[in-house]
Amino acid sequence: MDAITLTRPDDWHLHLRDGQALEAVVGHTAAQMGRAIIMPNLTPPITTTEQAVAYHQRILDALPTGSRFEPLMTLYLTDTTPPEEVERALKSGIVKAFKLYPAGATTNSDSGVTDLKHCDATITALAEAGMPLLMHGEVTDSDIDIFDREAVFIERVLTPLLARHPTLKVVFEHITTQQAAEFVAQAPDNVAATITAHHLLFNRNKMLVGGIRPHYYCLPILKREQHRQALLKAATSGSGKFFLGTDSAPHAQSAKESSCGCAGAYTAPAAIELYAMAFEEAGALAALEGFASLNGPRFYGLPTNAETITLVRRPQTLPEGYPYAGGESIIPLLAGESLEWSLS
Ligand SMILES: NC(=O)N[C@@H](CC(=O)O)C(=O)O
Ligand SMILES: [Zn+2]
Ligand SMILES: [Zn+2]
Repeated sequence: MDAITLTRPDDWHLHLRDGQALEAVVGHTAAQMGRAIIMPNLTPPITTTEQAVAYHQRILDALPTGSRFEPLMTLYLTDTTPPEEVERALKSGIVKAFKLYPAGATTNSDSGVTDLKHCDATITALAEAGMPLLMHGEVTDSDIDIFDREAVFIERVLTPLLARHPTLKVVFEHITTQQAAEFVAQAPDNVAATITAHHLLFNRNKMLVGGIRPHYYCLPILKREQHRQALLKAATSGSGKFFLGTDSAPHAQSAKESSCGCAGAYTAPAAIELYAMAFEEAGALAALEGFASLNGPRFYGLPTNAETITLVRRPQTLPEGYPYAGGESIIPLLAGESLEWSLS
C-alpha cells in the first residue's frame, strides 16, 4: 500500500501549554487533527469551567488563520473539586472530561488528588452525567519501582474505583504495560484507553542503550519489549476501546537536556506518520482508521470528522528542532531522522 486515506483523526490526549509555547505548538496539531482533548496541567492548573472557557479562547486565538481545529477541554480534579463543577462543565458545552492526576505522579501534578476518597461525590456526579474521568494511571508510593507504577495503579486505585462506580466512564490514559492493555480489553465498555505513538514504537532500550536519551524520557516511562508488543496488539486489534492519544508534551530543549530533565515527548508535528509507522510494523495499516479516527469519537459520544486526510509512502526528514517560547527550541521525537510516511 502506497497511500491511505483516513477520516481526519483526533488526538484524545494533548498538551498545548499556554502563552508563547501554545503559539509555538498549536499549529502542528491543528495541521493534522480535527479535535484534541486538551490537558489541564498548566501552572496553575485548569480546575474550573470558567478557567477552561478562558483557556479555550486563548487556544482559538493562537490557531493559524482559517484553521477549523476544535479544542475539547478538561478540568483538573483536585481533592476539593465540588460536585457542582460537573454541572457547570456539562453546561459549558466545551468541557468534555475531568482529569485525575495522582499528586506528584507527573509534570505539574502537585495540585493533584492525594486520595480518591476525597473525590467520591464529584466522581458520582461524573458517572451520573456520563462525563469521562481521564487518568494518569500511576501510583506514586516511593517503595514502588517506577517501572511497576502503572500495574500497581490497576490493583490499588482503578479496580476499587470501578467497584465503587461501575458505570463511570474511564479513559486510562497513555497506557504502557501488558497489564493495562489486558485490563482494559476485558473491562466493560465504559473503560477505554489511549496509547501514544512512542509507546507503540519504542521500548526502554531506545532511551538507555548507548547513552541516555532525554527526548525519550516521558511518563509513564518506556517499558520493556514485551509491553510494547502487548500495546501494539491492543491498538491493532480492532477493539473500539483503544484510541489515539499522542500525549505530545512540549518542553524547551534546555529543560529536556538537563541534569534533571523534564518528562515528555514532543510528537505533534508528525503524529499520524509515527502511528502509521507503528501500525505498518504490525502489518495492520487497515486498523489505523478505527484507532485514530473512529473509536475516540464513539467513546466520547461525538460525531466523527467529515474530512479525510491522505498519508503517502514518501520519506520525510523531521527538522532538528522548532522555535519555542523564550527564544528556546523544541526538539521533536526522531529529530533529524527519516520517516517513511508523509501527509499529502
Ligand atoms: N507525559 C509526560 O511525560 N509529561 C506530561 C504529563 C503527563 O501526561 O503525564 C507533561 O505535561 O509534560
Ligand atoms: Zn500523564
Ligand atoms: Zn499527558
